[in-house]
Amino acid sequence: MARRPLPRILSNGGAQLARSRELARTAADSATDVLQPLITIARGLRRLAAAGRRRWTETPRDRRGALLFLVASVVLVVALVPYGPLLAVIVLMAAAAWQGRERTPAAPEGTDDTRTRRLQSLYEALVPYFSIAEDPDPLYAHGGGWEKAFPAHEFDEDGRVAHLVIRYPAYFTDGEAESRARIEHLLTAKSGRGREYRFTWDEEANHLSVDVLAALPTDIAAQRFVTAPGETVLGFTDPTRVQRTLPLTHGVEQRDVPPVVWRTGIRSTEPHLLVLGQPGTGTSTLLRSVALQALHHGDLLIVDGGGTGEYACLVGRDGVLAVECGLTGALTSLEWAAAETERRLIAVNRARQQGLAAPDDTRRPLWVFLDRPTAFTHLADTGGRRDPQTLLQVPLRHGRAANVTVVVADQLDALDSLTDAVRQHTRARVVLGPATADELANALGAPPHTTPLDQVPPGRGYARLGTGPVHRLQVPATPDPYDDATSEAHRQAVLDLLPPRTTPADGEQAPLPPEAEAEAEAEANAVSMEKQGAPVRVVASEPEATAAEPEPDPVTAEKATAGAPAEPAPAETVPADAVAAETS
Ligand SMILES: Nc1ncnc2c1ncn2[C@@H]1O[C@H](COP(=O)(O)OP(=O)(O)OP(=O)(O)O)[C@@H](O)[C@H]1O
Repeated sequence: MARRPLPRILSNGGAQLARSRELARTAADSATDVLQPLITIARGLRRLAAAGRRRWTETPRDRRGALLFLVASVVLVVALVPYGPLLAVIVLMAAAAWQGRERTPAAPEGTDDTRTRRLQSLYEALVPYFSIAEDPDPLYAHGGGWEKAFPAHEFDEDGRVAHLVIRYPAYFTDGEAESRARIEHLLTAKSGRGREYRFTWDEEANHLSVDVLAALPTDIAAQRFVTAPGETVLGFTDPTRVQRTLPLTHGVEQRDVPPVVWRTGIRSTEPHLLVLGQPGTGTSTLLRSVALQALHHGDLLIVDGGGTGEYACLVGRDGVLAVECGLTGALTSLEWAAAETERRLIAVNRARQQGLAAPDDTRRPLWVFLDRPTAFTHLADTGGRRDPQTLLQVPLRHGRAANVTVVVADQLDALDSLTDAVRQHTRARVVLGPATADELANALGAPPHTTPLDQVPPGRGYARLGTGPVHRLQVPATPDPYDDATSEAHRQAVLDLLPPRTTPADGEQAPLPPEAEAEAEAEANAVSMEKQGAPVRVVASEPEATAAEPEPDPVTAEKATAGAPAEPAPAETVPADAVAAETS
């Protein structure tokens, strides 16, 4: 059977079709190019009209008459001036062209749908909280539109809410902490967990702004901060709440970062600091960071109840009076600190009564660092000895006038085991690591304005100075340089900040070569403490239990005044009488 030829359109029609399609596309492109200004102006007019409508709905009813009158007056003036209508049309077209310009590349349609669905779901979730049955014109109603309730919104690249402004009815109890907390909790859950949100309640305008906060930088290493004497950098925070920035070096790069600066000394309103946190969240690191800054202008006394040797790098350094890990050493040095505070106070008062300036030997700041004091509390209790915390009463109460600053760090759940004096006088507070909103409010005295996270890097937390705002905080990386896990750059940064070693007070030890020095430091358990011409030496020689290890550990306190032979201290009593006598 003869084959019939295919219709022409099917045999060579493919090429023709493709050509026609190409022609049509080119024509459409050209038309779009020619009509582009018109399209832009039309889009701008639409946007202007939408903005006008929004403005009208946002204007309270009682002010709408005035607004209408204003608009009518403008129209009348424009109509009456020569060329007014023509000029008005030109201005309107120019404004529409400006408004209608392409601002961002059009997002794929699917993404828009997802965003709309997210906003609608947020809106629906808020309905039970922001509506009451008696409201005749509810802003929030099931099946209602979110457009009126959310006047502004932005999304991040992942399509999650990055910024949202929420309008709420005036009858919502935004003055009550529980009502706010409920809304904040809901929005955190619905907008995506694992991010930190800041909630700003504008009670006057009945607006709530939700902002996702960027993570704080975790790569800032310990360094010499540009601060005045009496200022200590606790860490770094968001730029929104702090006016000042600090220039920092980060490798070869320089950058300005907003710090949380704590002021100590006579004019300070928060003269003592309490740091709390779960184990491993960086409380000792913060104390080390503060100690390295304090060493520039003052003398340090460190009592470490953790007993993990985290302050070994400071042993024997210029300005470090003692680093104690044992109970006896802690009691001895804290007795001395109390007596020294009294001595300074008496000297300052005497000078004032005589109309003189404070004596020089009361001016150099003295810092007392106490890491995990509650570990000693338990130990002292079982051994029938005094709790070292009780010796902080005088430095805490009178430290400000005597230039004595106390820094205490402990675990978050040990807050109730701290003495009243510690809790009352440490008005500068830091909480590091994960903590619930209640724990934060309890420790800081006020809840943060951001949502706490479950997972945070070490050194991340919140700080509050007195009755000031709660700041997010990231402590600069100040690791123990003897820790093997420390990166070389961070180790070197800390080593560079350490002051030189002091020659031992009694001259018994020959200076070590640099390579042997690091080894000796790690093993050092003897510290010399020389003050006011009466050297006090704390030497390891007699068995004693440390807080961290209840096992007996060889440590005893022995004191030697200049020119007098050293007397071994009785184990049960604290031999501070020599120093105390000096104060009288
Ligand atoms: N600000 C920080 N930046 C970087 N790393 C940090 C920071 N703070 C702490 N770290 C790291 O976290 C770990 C624990 O720190 P640190 O010993 O200071 O915690 P801690 O709260 O004192 O814990 P513990 O009470 O168990 O000793 C260390 O490896 C330390 O280097």
